[in-house]
Amino acid sequence: MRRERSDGKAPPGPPRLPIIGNMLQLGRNPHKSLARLSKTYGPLMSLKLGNQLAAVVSPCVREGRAMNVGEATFTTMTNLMFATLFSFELVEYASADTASPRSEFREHVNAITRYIGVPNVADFFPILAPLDPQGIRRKLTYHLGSLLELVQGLIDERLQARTASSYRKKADFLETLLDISQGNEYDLSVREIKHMLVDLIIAGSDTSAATSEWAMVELLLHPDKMAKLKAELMSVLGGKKILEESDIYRLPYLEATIKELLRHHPVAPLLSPHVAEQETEVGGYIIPKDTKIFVNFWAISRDPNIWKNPESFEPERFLDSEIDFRGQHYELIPFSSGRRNCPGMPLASRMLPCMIATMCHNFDWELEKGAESKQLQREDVFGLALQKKIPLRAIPIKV
Ligand code: HEM
Repeated sequence: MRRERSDGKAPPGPPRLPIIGNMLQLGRNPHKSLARLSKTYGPLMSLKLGNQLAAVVSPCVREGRAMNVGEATFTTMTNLMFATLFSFELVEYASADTASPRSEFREHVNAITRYIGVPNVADFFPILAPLDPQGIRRKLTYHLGSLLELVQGLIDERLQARTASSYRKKADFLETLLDISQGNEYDLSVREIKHMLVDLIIAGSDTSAATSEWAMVELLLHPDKMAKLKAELMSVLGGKKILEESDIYRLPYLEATIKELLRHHPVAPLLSPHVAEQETEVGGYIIPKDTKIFVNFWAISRDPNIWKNPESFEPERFLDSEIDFRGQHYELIPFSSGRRNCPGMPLASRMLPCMIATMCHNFDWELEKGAESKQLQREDVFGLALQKKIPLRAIPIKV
């Protein structure tokens, strides 16, 4: 399906539809940049993430109040992303009141993932596109525009700072990208950097946060599985509060729980749309050139021909199984597969165990009285990333 280029360079990945891949504008493979990010900062990030999340949970423990789990994991993940990309945390950028840039920021990210995922009639009847019948383009322009503006401001500040003779280089992603941009090796513009950073922020924060929230829902719905996980964490971590990267490989039940979460609550149920570059045949079906292709991972993950009891949450199904989520086993492709799969997978596969372990190993959890049945409902809101419809609010208790 893919043509080789005459210059001997690897061809770009399959074409991506607009907006979903701001990275498209880079015209180069984002995997390398993210792999570098992951390799350099991965171990440090796991530790930092665990400590941060514990710090967000602790005031709720002291005050005996419920915590919005999705909000807490989102804040933690976003802080970490900002620290890695820009050397500061979003909380430092925002005040604590509800009308702060922090809550606005979450609103923008949530809206973007929601509206990108909404089926757009204009995609099926292009003649309607100029009318924008559902207002999707208008809303996306506003929310995406706000994030792009925020990031442009941060880039401008850094570019200005870099001109000072006393400037000391920062050890973050933006600095690396600006170095690349101002060097001779690659052609990388500031505009491309801006889009790349916004892509990372959108794709990185909501996805892992939503999966961690679903983790707590399922574990609270299945106290026996929560108990198994806690026992495993205690036997491996003991008195150590935060999981380190090297611990992950000694926690098979945690790993199985994460695989089952990614199967049972796929963050991106239709992955992301692709386009056939040329006519091709798949499984006896002809796919005409330029066809928009959606892979229904939701259906795959619930196919009774593949999974026994697909509707039930059973991490045990992965305990003696070779199946992994890295794109080689097509029955479990939450990060997609192939050369344009999720470049954040190495990062997410470190962050998820860390967040879930921090919440389960250090705290017991109780639901707010009277709201138990609502809180644990599995209803979700359709979008690019599936969000829990009724946010989970639970009271953490120090163990
Ligand atoms: C539970 C966690 C996550 C899941 C399930 C997930 C899943 C996905 C999926 C399904 C795609 C579309 C791939 C395709 O079909 O083309 C994607 C794209 C992407 N993801 Fe993730 N992701 C997660 C976390 C992350 C994180 C933590 C980052 C960054 C730090 C990230 C960055 C990206 C980027 C930049 C793209 C677009 C790549 C491109 O345009 O080629 N993701 N992700």
